[in-house]
Amino acid sequence: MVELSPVIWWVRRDLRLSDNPAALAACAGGRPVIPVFIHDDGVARLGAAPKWRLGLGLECFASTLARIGSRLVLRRGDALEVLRALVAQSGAGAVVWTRAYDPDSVARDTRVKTALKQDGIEARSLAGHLLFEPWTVATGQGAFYKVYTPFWKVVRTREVPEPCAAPRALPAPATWPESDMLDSWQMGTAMRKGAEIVATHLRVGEEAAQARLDEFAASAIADYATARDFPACNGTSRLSENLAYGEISPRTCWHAGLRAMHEGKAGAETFLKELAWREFAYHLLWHSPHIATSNWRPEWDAFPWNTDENAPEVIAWRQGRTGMEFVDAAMRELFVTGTMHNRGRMIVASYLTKHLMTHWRIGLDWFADTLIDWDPAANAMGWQWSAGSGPDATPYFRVFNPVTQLARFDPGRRYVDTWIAEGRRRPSRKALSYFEAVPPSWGLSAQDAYPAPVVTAEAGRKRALEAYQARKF
Ligand SMILES: Cc1cc2nc3c(=O)[nH]c(=O)nc-3n(C[C@H](O)[C@H](O)[C@H](O)COP(=O)(O)OP(=O)(O)OC[C@H]3O[C@@H](n4cnc5c(N)ncnc54)[C@H](O)[C@@H]3O)c2cc1C
Repeated sequence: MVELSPVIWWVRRDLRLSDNPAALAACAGGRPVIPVFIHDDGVARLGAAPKWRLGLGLECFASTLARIGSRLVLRRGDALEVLRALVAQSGAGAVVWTRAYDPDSVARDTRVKTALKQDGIEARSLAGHLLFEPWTVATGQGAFYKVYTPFWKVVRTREVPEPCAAPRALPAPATWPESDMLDSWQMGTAMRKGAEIVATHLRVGEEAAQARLDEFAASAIADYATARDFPACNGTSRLSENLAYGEISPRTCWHAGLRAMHEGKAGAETFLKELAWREFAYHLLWHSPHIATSNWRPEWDAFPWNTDENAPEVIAWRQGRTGMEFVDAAMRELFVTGTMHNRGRMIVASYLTKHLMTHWRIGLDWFADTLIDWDPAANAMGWQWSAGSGPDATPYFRVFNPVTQLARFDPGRRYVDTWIAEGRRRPSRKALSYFEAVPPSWGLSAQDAYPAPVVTAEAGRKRALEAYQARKF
C-alpha cells in the first residue's frame, strides 16, 4: 500500500493535545503526522529561565506524544531550512502550525508560509494561542483598542467556542525522521544552580496545567476578586506558567471561568477579565509591535531615564537589596520561584521606573531573563503600563508607594517575612533558599544586615515628580 504523504505539525508554543486546532488539522485527513519542534534564533534568544522552562515543557510533551504512539522530532536551525529539509526527507505535502503574534514570529512565519507555498507545499497557520484573533476586535471606526475597558466591553459578550477534544492518536509515519537529543540543546545552561531551586515551584505539562485549573476553579476562584491582590494568599490561578508555553488553551481557561460564574462563584468574572487582559496585551502587540521595544508614546523618548543597567541602584533592585521590603520580597520571589505575584510586578516596576527613574526596558529585560512565565505581550504591556509610557498606562505621576502598599496588601507582613531573611531570628526556608539560588559572585549572605533604602519612598517620589513636571512634553 502506498503511504499517504505526511503532514508536518510544526509545534511551537502550543505544547498540548487538547484544544489544539493545529494538532486536529494535522491528523484530520488520516495522513501520518510528524510533530517537529525547531530550535531557531527565536529560541536561542530566549532568556535563561524561559529557555530552561521551555526545555522542560518539550521533554514533557515528547512523553505525551509517545503515549499516543507519536514522537516529537527536534531539529535545530533556520525554520524554513529545517522545514524544507524535513519535507524533502519525509515526502510531506503539508505543514500546519499555531499562529504567534510577536513581530519576530510574524516575520518568520510570513516568510515560511510564502516560501513553502511557492514550493507547492500546503502551509496553514491556525488560531489557538488566543481567544480572539487580534484583528477581529475593532472599534466602531475600524481602529484597534488602546484602552482596556472598551476592549473588555466588546469581548465579554463574544461567543468563545468550546474547547475541542484532543486527538486520540496521531498516525505515525512509516519511518521517523532523525531527531536531535534534547539534552544536546542544553536549554538549562544559563540557569546554573538556580534551576534546582526554581524546579521545586514548577508545574510542567498539559496534565499539570489542567489540574491547576481544576483546583483553582473548584476553590480559589470564588474569592479571586479580592484575594488576587494579596501576595501572601494563594489567591490566583498561577496558570501564566502554562499559558506561556501553550500547555493549556485560553479557551479551556475561559470556559472553566464561565462555568464557575454560572455556578455563582463570585470571583469568576474577574478571572475572565484577567484573561481578557492577556488578550488585550496581544491586541496591542499585534497592532503596535513597537510596544515591545520602544516607548509606545514617542514623547517619552525625551524623558531623562537612567539607562545604565549597572548603576548601583539598579543592581540593588535586581538583587532584591533596595531596602524597600515589598520590592525586595518580590524580587526574591522572582529569583526563587521564577514568577512574581502581580501586585509585586506592579510595585517593583513602579519603583524601578519612578523611584529609581530607570528605563523600563532594563526591567523588561530582567523579567525576560528570569520569568518562567515570560510572555512577550504581557511583559511589554506590563512594563509600559507601569512606567506611564504605554497606552492605557498608569499616569507617571501616580507613583506606587512601596511602604503604604505593604501596609495595605501585606498587612500581616506574611509576604515580606516569607522572602526576607536578614534581621529575622528564624528566617523562612524560602527566604534562605534565595541565598542558595543567587550566583556566588553577588556575595550575598543571609547574615548580612538588611540594607538601608537606596532611595526612600518620599525622596524617590519627589525626584520622579520633579522630573515629570520639568519634562518638555
Ligand atoms: C511589569 C509587569 C510584567 C509582567 N510580565 C508578564 C509576563 O511576562 N508574562 C505574563 O504572563 N504576565 C505578565 N504580567 C501580568 C501578570 O502579572 C501575570 O500574568 C500574573 O501575575 C500571572 O499570575 P497568575 O497566572 O496567577 O494570574 P491570574 O491572576 O490567575 O490571572 C489569570 C491569567 O490572566 C492573565 N493575566 C492576569 N493579569 C494579567 C495582566 N496584568 N496582563 C496580562 N495578562 C494577565 C494571565 O495569563 C494569567 O495567567 C506582567 C505584569 C506586570 C505589571
